[in-house]
Amino acid sequence: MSNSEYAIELKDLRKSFGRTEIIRGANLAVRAGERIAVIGPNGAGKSTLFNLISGRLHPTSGEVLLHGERIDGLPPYEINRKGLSRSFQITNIFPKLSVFENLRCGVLWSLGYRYTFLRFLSRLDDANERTEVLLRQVGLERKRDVLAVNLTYAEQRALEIGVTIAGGASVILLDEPTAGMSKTETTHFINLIKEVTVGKTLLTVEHDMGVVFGLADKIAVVVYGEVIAFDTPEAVRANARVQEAYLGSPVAEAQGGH
Ligand SMILES: Nc1ncnc2c1ncn2[C@@H]1O[C@H](COP(=O)(O)OP(=O)(O)OP(=O)(O)O)[C@@H](O)[C@H]1O
Repeated sequence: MSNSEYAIELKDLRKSFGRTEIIRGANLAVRAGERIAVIGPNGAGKSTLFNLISGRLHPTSGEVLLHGERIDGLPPYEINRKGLSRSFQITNIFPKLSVFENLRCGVLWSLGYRYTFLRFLSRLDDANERTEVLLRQVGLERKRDVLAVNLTYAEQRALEIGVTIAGGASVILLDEPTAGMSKTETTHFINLIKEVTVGKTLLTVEHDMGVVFGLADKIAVVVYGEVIAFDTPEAVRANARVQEAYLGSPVAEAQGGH
């Protein structure tokens, strides 16, 4: 890892599908430890940006840097090993494994690549301890031996966050972490995310403005494949370009609210 002050940097990032340019020169510099929400109208390119950062897609041109090191062009598992973890929603949970086993898999995956097999074996106790800590962090101690498939939706999302942070990544990407949750569950979940990402860099794609303003230190507004604003929630609300892009939309409505 370099000593760059930025956890994530996007430099003139571009991505075309066929002849259509979807990401059109996106620039962003996220400092280590910041919590960022990426917002923007439907089809603006938010998911594509996340796919470019996590290695699922490779850019047509431009650069993605993780702690100052270029990662564009690398496959997702290598980017993961360099300390960036992305939630893939329910799909990264094994339904027929218990909560404890799911979390332990996440922990073992990170140990597996850092240690030789013999050292790995000697680390199994560490893995169990780390898994116990994770169980408490995501509030699932009482569900420890329940199969993931039998959890409630909100509990599955909590487990998903646990698996995402299990490897100790310093940069966490979450795609609409509270989608489908009730208001009470959402409030609880925002607090959970805040707690488990203390000291980490967090990027979320989010549509729910309550979540955005509850969670983010800064907001990146993506419109038409570009980051048109990147600032504190207050400054973004007051930004004329953002208001124009969002006229009559949740950002405008959220001005009086959250
Ligand atoms: N693999 C692909 N091939 C072709 N077009 C794609 C592909 N992935 C995304 N697109 C197009 O890129 C544009 C941006 O999509 P993207 O999913 O990144 O937007 P978004 O901001 O995440 O939207 P939403 O808020 O609706 O999820 C859309 O027009 C979409 O149809």
